[in-house]
Amino acid sequence: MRSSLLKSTSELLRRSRGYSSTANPERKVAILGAAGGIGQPLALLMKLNPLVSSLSLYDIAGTVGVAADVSHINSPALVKGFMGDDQLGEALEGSDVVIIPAGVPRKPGMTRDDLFNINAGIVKALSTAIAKHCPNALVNMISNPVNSTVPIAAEVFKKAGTYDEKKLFGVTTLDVVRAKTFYAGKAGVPVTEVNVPVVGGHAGITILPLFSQATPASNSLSQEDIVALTKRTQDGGTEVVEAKAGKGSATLSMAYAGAVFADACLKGLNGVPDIVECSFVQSTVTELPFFASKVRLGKNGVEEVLGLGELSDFEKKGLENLKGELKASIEKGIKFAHGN
Ligand SMILES: NC(=O)C1=CN([C@@H]2O[C@H](COP(=O)(O)OP(=O)(O)OC[C@H]3O[C@@H](n4cnc5c(N)ncnc54)[C@H](O)[C@@H]3O)[C@@H](O)[C@H]2O)C=CC1
Ligand SMILES: O=C([O-])CC(=O)C(=O)O
Repeated sequence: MRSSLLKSTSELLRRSRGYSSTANPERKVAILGAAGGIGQPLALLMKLNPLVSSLSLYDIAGTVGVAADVSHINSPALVKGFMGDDQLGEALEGSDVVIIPAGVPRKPGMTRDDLFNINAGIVKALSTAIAKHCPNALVNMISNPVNSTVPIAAEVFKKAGTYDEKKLFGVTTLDVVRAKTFYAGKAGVPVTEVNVPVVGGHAGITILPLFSQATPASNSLSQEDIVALTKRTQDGGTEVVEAKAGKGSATLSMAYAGAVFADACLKGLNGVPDIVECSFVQSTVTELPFFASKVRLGKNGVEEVLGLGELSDFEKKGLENLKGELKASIEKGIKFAHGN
């Protein structure tokens, strides 16, 4: 009696959080770049996600070992490893969500745009395969520079006739994760209760945290504090790159952020209401064709791109300042997709 009560209570709790062992459809998630610094912990976190029934781990090398390792965890997702061009189609076939952390990371002194020459080609090739093998999947783009790689994927999908703007996402969740952590630390509020929208793009000044909308609101922060929090959020990636001193960029916090965003996509697909995350998507929020803002997720991907809400004067200035760089990065991606 007691154990069945406990069981139904825990099922209720799972359902209220959007998980259910009975009601959820089968979902396949593919990770491209799964043997990398982000890919491996992300594979672990997705293996732990009860909404995933099939987990496909693809990379140009190393996935046999990663898949064998992760597959021993006693959670429902069936894990398979795939390696090399020949196996990419099978890795993607039937995917509901494709997460892409494939490509090179930064070293100290580099900008994300310095990764363009290598990563643009990787993203273009992987997007071409997605258009062919799983054109209906939601695509979560992690590979940098996100401000350019998302437009590249969009152009590839348009050319293939498969583009659906509701299904392509630049993953900017790590900016939100950082903004929440830094804000909670400075404002002295419980980090688990904090919410901060981060809009714009995913590089330097294009990352614009809206601390004026942070909850719980704090009266203790000065304008200098807000300026410093904004700068720390914008430079969060560089902080990690410098601390790792040549050994790459954020991997563990990024895997966490990627898992949070993919989980939100899966919940949306499964019809869980009110799933809202920030993401870099096709947008009419500003005059730029792609822009990160809050997005409501649903059964077809983006259900609604939400507006910016009220901005402080400091944020208004930040918004105007970021547009030039973001526009150039978007155009660079579009040009690359057409030129090669
Ligand atoms: N959106 C964001 O917030 C963040 C993005 N990143 C970006 O994520 C990317 C990956 O970073 P890490 O995992 O640290 O790098 P990593 O070098 O540790 O791993 C990248 C993996 O991609 C694989 N790969 C290369 N070409 C591939 C291809 N054609 N198909 C499939 N896999 C391929 C490599 O074999 C490697 O295993 C970088 O571009 C980095 O800048 C990193 C942190 C945060
Ligand atoms: O900074 C980098 O190169 C990786 C990244 O995008 C981040 O950590 O936000």
